[in-house]
Amino acid sequence: MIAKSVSSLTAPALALGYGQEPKIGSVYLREADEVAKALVEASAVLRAAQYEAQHDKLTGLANHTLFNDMLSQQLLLCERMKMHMAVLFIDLDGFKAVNDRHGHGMGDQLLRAVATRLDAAVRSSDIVARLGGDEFAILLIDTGRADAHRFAKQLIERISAPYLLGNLSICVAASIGIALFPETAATPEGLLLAADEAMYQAKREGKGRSVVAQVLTP
Ligand SMILES: Nc1nc2c(ncn2[C@@H]2O[C@H](COP(=O)(O)OP(=O)(O)OP(=O)(O)O)[C@@H](O)[C@H]2O)c(=O)[nH]1
Repeated sequence: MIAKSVSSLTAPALALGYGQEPKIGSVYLREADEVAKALVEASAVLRAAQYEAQHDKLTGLANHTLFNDMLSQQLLLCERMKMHMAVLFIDLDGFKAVNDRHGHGMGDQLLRAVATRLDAAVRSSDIVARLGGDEFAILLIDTGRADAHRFAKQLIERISAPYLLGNLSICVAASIGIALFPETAATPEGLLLAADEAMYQAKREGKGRSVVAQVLTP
């Protein structure tokens, strides 16, 4: 009975080690039951830590780390399936003025509201991330140049519509850089860098617009 109870914890303990959820049935012994409960708790702690490491605390969106992982995965898939993909680098225009005029708390609320609009604008297969500060990124799967450009244009309009926060109506705009797979670059780093540079070009050209990146790789 004791041996059976203890050995029934082996599989759940291994599952925990592999990052899976431990499934624990009846263990028949009070001491073994305590260990089982500890394993379940450890699993929850591990999952929470994993979620925190991959998500932006303020908006709940994917963070830089998760976005890079997803970008690498999707790139391999698109390569195999001969599909196109677009990376959008989005930076808000005039966000600092919102912080300066209405305070950091209101700036945070605005970032959350922008995140909600971005999330609502994409398909469930696409990925939205906050890279940091007022920078966001979107990965559009199975999307070519014309569709990415149209999407970015609509997104700028959506972002620029006034936000009703408390009793204030706040406006902010956005500049977007677009990099395309496979035309612009064929690596995750190359795509993100090209989209970032295109975003800066959009800023230089007057903000509130999108620019498609030049081809970086021969
Ligand atoms: N409220 C809030 N502000 C943040 C956060 N992270 C960064 N910031 C602020 O966001 C601002 C971003 O700076 P910029 O991108 O230069 O501001 P901007 O006015 O949008 O400038 P342009 O991009 O040139 O239009 C800085 O003032 C940061 O202090 C955050 O989590 N919350």
